[in-house]
Parts: sequence; structure tokens; C-alpha cells
Amino acid sequence: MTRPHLWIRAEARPGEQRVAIVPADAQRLVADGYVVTVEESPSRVIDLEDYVAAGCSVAPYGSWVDAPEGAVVVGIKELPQDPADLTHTHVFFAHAYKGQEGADVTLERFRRGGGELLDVEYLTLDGRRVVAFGFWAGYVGAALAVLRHRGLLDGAVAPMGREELDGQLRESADGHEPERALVIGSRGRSGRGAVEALELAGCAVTRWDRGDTVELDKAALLDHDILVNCVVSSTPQQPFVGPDDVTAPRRLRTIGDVTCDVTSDNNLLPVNTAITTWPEPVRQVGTADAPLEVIAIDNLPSLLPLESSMSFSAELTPLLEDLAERRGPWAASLEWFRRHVPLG
Ligand SMILES: NC(=O)c1ccc[n+]([C@@H]2O[C@H](COP(=O)([O-])OP(=O)(O)OC[C@H]3O[C@@H](n4cnc5c(N)ncnc54)[C@H](O)[C@@H]3O)[C@@H](O)[C@H]2O)c1
Repeated sequence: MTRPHLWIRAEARPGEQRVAIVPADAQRLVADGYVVTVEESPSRVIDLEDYVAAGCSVAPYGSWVDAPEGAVVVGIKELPQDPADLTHTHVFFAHAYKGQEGADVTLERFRRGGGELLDVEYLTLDGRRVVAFGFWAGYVGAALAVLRHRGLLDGAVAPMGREELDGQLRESADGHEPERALVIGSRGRSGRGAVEALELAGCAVTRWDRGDTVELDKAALLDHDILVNCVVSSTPQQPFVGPDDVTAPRRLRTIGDVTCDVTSDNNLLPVNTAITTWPEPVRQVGTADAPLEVIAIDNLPSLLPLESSMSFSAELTPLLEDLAERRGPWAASLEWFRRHVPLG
């Protein structure tokens, strides 16, 4: 079996602490005969020494631009703006096929350099994505919502470890009647994470998935204190919470919008139309008399960088044996790339 040289790139986005392959998985790859290089990084949540102990070689920050021909450069978020031409094969989330801002520029860089994009979002088997950050997105989104509901999230949020977050959730339960919390999309990856966090926090959790929203019981929905939206919506349907619901009789006070489709036609929470951020995680969309707060952060998994990296790496690593031949999910992702950048 051919084994490509794997080059773990340092993330270029300021503050990004995640990494695509963790040392334990790198060690297995090295034992399997892969050459694995890891770049130095000022922000990565995992020490460089752990990669050295796993048998990886070390390269300076950003040196993937000079990686040997044939090396596959693996990362998570966007590439830096230089160089203009991309000559390698890159594995990362490029967000380049749905007309997103900057997508044309990204694809043009690959076209000019003759490189290849194997976008992680398009690694699929039988149409289902095989590598995603969903569980921890749901976990963090629900955790922030319940902490806010309990008056314990005031101001900025920053990356932390799971123990710290779980400690906050457990402690916050003291002296609280269990809140009624609803997770919609509860059978999905992020939905399962949301349910786990809310249960740890001592909430009484209602789970809804596809069949439960066909005929939306709005009164039942609004009779929850906390709502966590984890639905993947691709077709328009009756919104879960719209502007009209602000003045309706309701228990609902806090929404965690994990889906974050805030500017899309399929936004199921049109009561809110903008994301929120780490410095300002909470937006008031209600009124002084009828408060309603939304948390809609679009990079939730970054708040638990170690756990997110570990689960991402655990999903990605077993797929690498098919990478050299571009089989399975790699073929699916490559097909998307070739639709946008045909072979010249
Ligand atoms: N905010 C973030 O940082 C972040 C991170 C990761 C993922 N996401 C987003 O979260 C969303 C969920 O991702 P996932 O990986 O959990 O997806 P998933 O496909 O694993 O789960 C989606 C769930 O929604 C259910 N669903 C679909 N339509 C529904 C409806 N009308 N009513 C009720 N349930 C419905 C599905 O049956 C499924 O169980 C996606 O839009 C994803 O892009 C956000």
C-alpha cells in the first residue's frame, strides 16, 4: 500500500487551538509506515513534544509551502492568503463550493498551482459525512445556553478543557429546579452532544427529531425554558421561533442555536439573524418585558479544543488508508473538487 507523507499544518487562524491529527493517532500512523511531519504552532492545545515522542518529525510554522512534492497537507480551518498558487494536496474545511465569500479565490489558487483540495466536509460514504465536529458543537452550545440561563455566563468565553466545563455545569445545577430544555435534531451528532450536556447540568430534557416537527406544536415548544437547535435544514419549513413569538406567552428564555443558519432562507430561528461571538456570546432578541436571549456562535467546537481534536482525529485517521488511491470518501470529495476545478 502506498502511504503518502502526511504534513500536519499549524492552524493559521489566530486563537485556533485545534489540530487535525493528535499524537496517539500519529503514533499509529508512524507504526504503520507513514512519514508524519508536524509544524510548530504557537497556539495548538497539544505540546510538540508529544508529537516528537510519537515519532513525527518537526517543521517550522507555515513551512508546508515547501513540503516535498506528494506530501498531503492536513489541517482544519482556512489556509493563509500566501502563497497565491497551491501546488500540494490539501485536506481541510475550505467552504468553497457553496459560493461562500472568498470561495473563488481559494479555488483559483488550486487551479493555478495544480494542487488538489480534498475538503473534509465532502468526505462522505453513502451520502453521509464521515468526519465532523458535531458532537462537541452541540455539547458546548447547550452548555453555554444553560449556563447563561442560570445567570453564570456574563461576558466573553474562551477555550477550556472538558473537566472545567463539566465542573461548571455540575456546580450550576445546585439550588436550581430542573429547567425544561428542548433539543431539536436530538438524534444527530450535535443533538446527542446537546442532550448529554443538558443532562449533566440536571435539566429535564425533551428530545425532538424529524418526525416531531412535521406538525409543529408551537405551544409545547414555547413551554420550555431552554431550546437548543441542532437541525440540518435544507428545505424551507415552519420556523421554530420567529419574531411573532417574542410577545407570545412562553416559558422560553434562552436559545442555543448550534445550527447557526442565521442568514439562510432556511433559518429555523428567524427571531435571530446574526451570529454571536466569543467576546459577545449572547444577543437579546426579546424586549425588556419579555426577554429572549440567543447564543449563535459558529465555531463552537474550538471552545473545547482538545476533545474536538481527539474526536476529529479519531474519525479522520482510519480513512487515511484509502487516501493514496483516492478511494471511498476521498473519491467523493475529489469529485466535488473536479466539478469546480476540472483537470486541465
Ligand atoms: N455552531 C457550530 O460551531 C457548528 C459546528 C458543527 C456543526 N454545526 C451545524 O450544526 C448542524 C447539525 O450538525 P450535525 O452534525 O449534528 O448534523 P446531523 O446530520 O448529525 O444531525 C441533524 C439532525 O437534525 C434532524 N432534523 C433534520 N431536519 C429536522 C427537522 N425539520 N426537525 C427536527 N429534526 C430535524 C435530523 O434527523 C438529524 O437527526 C449543521 O447545520 C451543522 O452545520 C454547527
